[in-house]
Amino acid sequence: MYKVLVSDPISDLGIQQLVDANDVVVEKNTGLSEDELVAIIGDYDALLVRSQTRVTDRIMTAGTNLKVIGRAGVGVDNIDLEAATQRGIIVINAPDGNTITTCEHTFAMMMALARHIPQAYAKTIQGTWDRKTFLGVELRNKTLGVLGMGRIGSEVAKRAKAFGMDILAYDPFLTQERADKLQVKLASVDDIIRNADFMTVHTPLTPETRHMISRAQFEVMKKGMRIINCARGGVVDEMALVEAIDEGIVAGAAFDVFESEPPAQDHPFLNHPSIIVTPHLGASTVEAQENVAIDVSEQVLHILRNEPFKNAVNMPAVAPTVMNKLQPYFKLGETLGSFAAQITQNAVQEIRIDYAGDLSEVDTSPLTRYIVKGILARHLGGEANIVNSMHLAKTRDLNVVVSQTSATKGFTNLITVTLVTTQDAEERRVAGTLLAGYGERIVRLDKFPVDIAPESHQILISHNDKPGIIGRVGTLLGQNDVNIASMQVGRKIIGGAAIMILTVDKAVPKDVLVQLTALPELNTAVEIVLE
Ligand SMILES: NC(=O)c1ccc[n+]([C@@H]2O[C@H](COP(=O)([O-])OP(=O)(O)OC[C@H]3O[C@@H](n4cnc5c(N)ncnc54)[C@H](O)[C@@H]3O)[C@@H](O)[C@H]2O)c1
Ligand SMILES: O=C(O)CC[C@@H](O)C(=O)O
Repeated sequence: MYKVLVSDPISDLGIQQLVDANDVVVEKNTGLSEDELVAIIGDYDALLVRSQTRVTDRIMTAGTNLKVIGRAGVGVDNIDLEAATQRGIIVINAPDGNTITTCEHTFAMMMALARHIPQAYAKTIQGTWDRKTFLGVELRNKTLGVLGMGRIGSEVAKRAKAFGMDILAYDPFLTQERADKLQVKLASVDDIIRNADFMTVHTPLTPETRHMISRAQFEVMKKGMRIINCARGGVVDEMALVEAIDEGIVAGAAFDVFESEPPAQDHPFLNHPSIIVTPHLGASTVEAQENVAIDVSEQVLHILRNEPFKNAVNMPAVAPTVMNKLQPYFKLGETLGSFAAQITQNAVQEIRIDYAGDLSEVDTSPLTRYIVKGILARHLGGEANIVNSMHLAKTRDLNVVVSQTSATKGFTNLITVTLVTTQDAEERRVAGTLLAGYGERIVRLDKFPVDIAPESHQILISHNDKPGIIGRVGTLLGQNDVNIASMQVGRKIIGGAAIMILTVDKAVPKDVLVQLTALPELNTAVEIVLE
């Protein structure tokens, strides 16, 4: 039974599929402190959060069974991604489910700002009928600057067109072609600051976006600009904004997010006559909360059940079509990595992976993770997984060199894994393919062509190609009650170096390997265990 902890308020309807799953137990326990979470997290396989729970390194260290952290929303700034990656914990989010809701909140804020709605409401309900103070402005014919043209920024731009606004847009990934399609003008941050009447930010908070609108930008800003932030607190420098409003540079601001949430009681935004605020409500609609919870629950189930999943934040994104193509190779990749590592006795300094044939046409990086995991698992065991394998390789100064070639080398697809060791740059090589109708096959071991169906227990023997050796090996294994299921021999020249691969029915005792190595004309005998 997998145990899932829901530590923030998440839509009941959204997590229903987890609750209904017969291999999952869901427990809700919200509002816990870090210490309280540390005390209980060891029992759980998955943690589901919104933005309140701060998932720290300490919590993950205590979460010894934790396989996945699901964020019901977009921003993962409340999760220590580095720590999760190091520990091999997959972090997933729900990037699409709250886009429209947050875009609509941005418009609610923009219009409330243009027409002073919160301030007018507050006065009206106090009994003051004030029709002079709250003179607003139209959106029509105004210029809207959009910083960040991802999912939400693009939807905001589309709707702004309907209000008759001109749009200046900046995003490091915004191409002229896409700008034309969205009918926005490609602009720089500086263009936006100098020319926009309204400016809305839709970027994540990164070292680059932190305070991207600050004192220097306010100094050259178009007078009377109105600023909206429904993205992340800190993209606009809060203190510099208050100064710019008080100096008459900025006409007003509408903020859903704060540099520190909730803001302190004496935060200058609160009760400022030209600033309206909401308590991080951008994603808070029934629809969005259901959407994000459904999305994240679905992926958590896939991860717990070891099925293909999407929306991992600490792994590269891969298109579903590519993933479908690669998926049949994952087991083979891990097997090749594991096989190569087990036949390599010296320390490895470089991993070379060559994808040939069909596999040269796709982004094979997810498959590389499986191969590297297979290699590292020999020494790191369960610590290595597909989330942290590349990271672990890097921290161990292991160079991973990947190449792709369309040349088929006699197979429709071929994966060759070469381990280069620190001992005179010795190379050990294993190649495998997925044969239609036959499944995974190892087709090359070092310089020898072979045809092996990978099994749980195998013995790789290197010997001199001399008469009688096969018989001696068979007799010795028989005397030690090790049954041979199949055998393959390979050699390049008669009487030269040769290999023998035996598939056996059970684990081979160490002393039997020692006895094998002592046989005349036999050089090495290594057991290979595959999962
Ligand atoms: N208020 C809320 O409740 C709420 C709800 C949903 C999302 N969000 C936040 O809104 C933001 C946008 O969400 P999204 O789903 O559109 O994300 P997204 O990833 O689709 O878009 C973010 C865009 O910002 C761009 N960007 C990055 N650095 C930039 C820079 N220096 N200048 C300009 N653009 C830059 C990226 O290229 C990307 O296109 C995120 O911070 C997210 O966490 C807030
Ligand atoms: O969970 C929330 O309500 C906030 C969501 C929002 O900030 C996000 O990044 O998705």
